[in-house]
Amino acid sequence: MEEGKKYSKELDVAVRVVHLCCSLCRGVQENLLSSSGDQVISKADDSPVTVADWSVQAVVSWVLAQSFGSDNVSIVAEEDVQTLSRPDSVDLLESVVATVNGCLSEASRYGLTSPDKALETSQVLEAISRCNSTGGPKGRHWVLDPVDGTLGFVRGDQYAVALALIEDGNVVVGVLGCPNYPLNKNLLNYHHDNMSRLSPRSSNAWEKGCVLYTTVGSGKAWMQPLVCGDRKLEWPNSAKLIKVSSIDDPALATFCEPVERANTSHTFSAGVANSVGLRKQPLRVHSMVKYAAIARGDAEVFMKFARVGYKEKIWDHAAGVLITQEAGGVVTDAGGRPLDFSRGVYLEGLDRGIVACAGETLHEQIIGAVYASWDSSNL
Ligand SMILES: Nc1ncnc2c1ncn2[C@@H]1O[C@H](COP(=O)(O)OS(=O)(=O)O)[C@@H](OP(=O)(O)O)[C@H]1O
Ligand SMILES: [Mg+2]
Ligand SMILES: [Mg+2]
Ligand SMILES: [Mg+2]
Repeated sequence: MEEGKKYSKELDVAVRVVHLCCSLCRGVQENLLSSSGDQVISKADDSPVTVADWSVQAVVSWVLAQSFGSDNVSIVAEEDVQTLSRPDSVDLLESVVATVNGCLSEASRYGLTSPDKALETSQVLEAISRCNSTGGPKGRHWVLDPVDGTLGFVRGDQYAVALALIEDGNVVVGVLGCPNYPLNKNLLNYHHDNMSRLSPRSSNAWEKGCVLYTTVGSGKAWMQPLVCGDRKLEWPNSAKLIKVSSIDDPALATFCEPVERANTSHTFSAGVANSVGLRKQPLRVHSMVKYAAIARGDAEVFMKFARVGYKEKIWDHAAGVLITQEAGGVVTDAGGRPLDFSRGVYLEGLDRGIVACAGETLHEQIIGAVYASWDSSNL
């Protein structure tokens, strides 16, 4: 069977549920930005989590179980129910349940089925905690980052909903929802606050949001505008092919990296950039939107070098990597080897960092520069 056809049902459901969840996130983000309440919760590692992270996880889990049967679905995802189940989290849990039910009641607009009646709290908790698979080298595992770049999300900035399917250790389907990706790529590095100063909400500058998707071996990646308001998802009619940039001259290339110093070494990346002749200011963007920028041809290089001891998780990369590769890009670790999605929750064996490029030429130069400058760095 042709690869693309092989995963057609999985892709269909994944694209629909990501659209649905992008709409959920938009609602929660608007609410978050317009209220001053303490709606951002800190996890044990001090990273933020919100009603949107848990709600998206519940919705995706519920829809996948409905579509493929709960016994057949293995999901590896970021969130668990520990915080939500605490006695002092009653209000939080209530808002998750309300958000999930509000979202699922809209499912038919996306060609999905709503539950017969609103889900009970216990069903929502069950849907979230069912996503506790640890993946591995055999069989099919869905991989979900319900909100990637939660920090960007709470800042009113870039974030992504990322869903992928791994089969026998390889990523075979990738779907990336980017609700704040601006139509005008020059606005990618504008923070929300600047954006509202820049133009009135009604102008074109505010047009934003897309869902990117692909299947392995197709050699094609697609983009759809986000469905919002009362519109219905017309799929696949409204999709456009995307392709990486053809720029291979570092002097003309743009590189992107995480916003926070805690997540990558800006200094090391700046050294690499300088030694290959990248001249432009780095584009610092939250979330897997960085992969989207490479896949859409809006930037040419993405580098991330986390601190020693940090282990990258598969849900932070799976969807973005496949979409970038099928759009014509190259993604490896800093040693030039492919990322290994077959070894559980973490990208085990990752050599130092991640390098994603629009093409081979840039990629070889970056890998060479990492090799040359690593020993003199303090990483
Ligand atoms: N210490 C450390 N080092 C490296 N990476 C880390 C670290 N801690 C967390 N994470 C993961 O980074 C994800 C967010 O990545 P971003 O590229 O969006 O970072 S940034 O906000 O732009 O700085 C973030 O994903 P989300 O939790 O989904 O937002 C984390 O999985
Ligand atoms: Mg993430
Ligand atoms: Mg996340
Ligand atoms: Mg997180």
